Amino acid sequence: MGALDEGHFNGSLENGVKLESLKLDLEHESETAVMEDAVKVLLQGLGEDSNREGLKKTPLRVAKALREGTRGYRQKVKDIVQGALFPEAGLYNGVGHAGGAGGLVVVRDLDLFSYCESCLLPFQVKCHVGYVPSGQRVVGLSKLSRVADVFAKRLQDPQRLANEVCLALHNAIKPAGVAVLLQCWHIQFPEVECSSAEQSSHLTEVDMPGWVKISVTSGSGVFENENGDCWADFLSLLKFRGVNVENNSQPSWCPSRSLDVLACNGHTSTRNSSCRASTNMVPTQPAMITAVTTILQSLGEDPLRKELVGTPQRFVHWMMNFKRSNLEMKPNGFYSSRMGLLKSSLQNDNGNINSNQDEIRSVLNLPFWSQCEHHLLPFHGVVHIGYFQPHGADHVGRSILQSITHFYGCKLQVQERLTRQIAETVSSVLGEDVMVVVEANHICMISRGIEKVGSSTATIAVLGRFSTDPNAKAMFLQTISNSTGYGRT
Ligand SMILES: Nc1nc2c(ncn2[C@@H]2O[C@H](COP(=O)(O)OP(=O)(O)OP(=O)(O)O)[C@@H](O)[C@H]2O)c(=O)[nH]1
Ligand SMILES: [Zn+2]
Repeated sequence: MGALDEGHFNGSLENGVKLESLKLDLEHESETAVMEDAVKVLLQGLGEDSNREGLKKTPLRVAKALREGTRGYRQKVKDIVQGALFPEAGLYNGVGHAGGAGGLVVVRDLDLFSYCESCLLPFQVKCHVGYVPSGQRVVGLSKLSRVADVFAKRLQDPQRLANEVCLALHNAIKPAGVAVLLQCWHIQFPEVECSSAEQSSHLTEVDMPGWVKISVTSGSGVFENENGDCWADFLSLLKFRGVNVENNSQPSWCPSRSLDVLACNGHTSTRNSSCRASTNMVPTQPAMITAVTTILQSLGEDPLRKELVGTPQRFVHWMMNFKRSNLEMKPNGFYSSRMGLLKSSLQNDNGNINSNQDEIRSVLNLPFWSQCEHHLLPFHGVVHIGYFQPHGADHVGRSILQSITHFYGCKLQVQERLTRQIAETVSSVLGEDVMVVVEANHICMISRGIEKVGSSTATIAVLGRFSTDPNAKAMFLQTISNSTGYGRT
């Protein structure tokens, strides 16, 4: 935490504004400035120019996003719950879970986002909270979510998050018991084998990072015994709304932790990462690691806390996936020689690329991950590529188009630029008639800011005949909706 000098004040200004809040603002500003400098070091480590358009405000945005994402350290549960405990007569005959209290209350499907303490990436949480009122009073329903958010907005591990929410609610409401079930989704690391935790890949491609999903639970009072009938009631009220209640918690769920094992064994990652120039663990930059350590301190955390000791290395490891590189530098396992393959596969017998009998080809659902340059937060989704295939020529290999997609995904990006770059590169070898559609979820729009869980963004780039022939464009868009099942006419 940035320290203020001795001169900070306890008095009050003539206009009654407590200087205390001035002190906090000054502290906030100094912490933000320190984090901004640290982010600049990270950008330089990626070979980026932090003064270029698009990155100029990134250090400040990232600092604000991290402070916002860990606001829970600065919030108090009692401020949230006090004043929201309402008297409510329980069951008249004094029977039921807690003798005379009301029955079980469950609030389901609370969408939260937390920061993984092992790798500093946001992870998604569906939180379900139950409690049995006692003492003839109930708590305001929204407070269950607000209290859960206090602990989510910290650097967390799912099991500790569940335990802290459960304990905080128990202490604040003093019910007969509290039950918490969290379903958590963590971004998979490109070069990590699928961990034993349940894989729920939101993407179709096997060799692309999906999501690691785990479920954890915590119970207090009448919910302490997870075989008891109170817990059974809680799970029933979740199951009949389709909540998957199996508990598959893992001792270390963060995929980046398996990289520690790989690094310790000194061998390369078992998965040829498509987002990395080589399959070796990219040597992490000491200055970048120090910068992340500084960020942890500015957030009020202790980098020496055992769960955080490897976090700076893991975060830098993730960031190195998005190191600046050019196509000619043979990065990301993509070799320009493959471009030659692409060209030859398209030549028909008289050697030209386009002839008027050609037909529209679609390569759909190429998964990608990228990093928004405005917030240094991931965005991910799928790319659809349409092109005109000369009559009699071979199909273009999906893997080549996947390599191009990976290459441009593994950059600090905005989605419009990603779409254009893929279109331009593909058209440079497939001929100018190319159309690209990118569909993506932006973590910066679901985990912070507008916090719109479920929102997604689609962008289109059309070149050549796709821009002049509306039928060609419509045909390609129809193949996408046929493949997704939506918009079937
Ligand atoms: N066009 C475009 N915008 C993006 C992309 N990724 C993030 N953004 C936007 O970048 C903008 C940055 O706006 P700023 O106002 O500078 O930053 P901010 O205050 O963090 O913005 P909010 O996310 O609205 O809180 C936001 O509107 C983001 O949604 C992208 O791929 N394309
Ligand atoms: Zn993690």
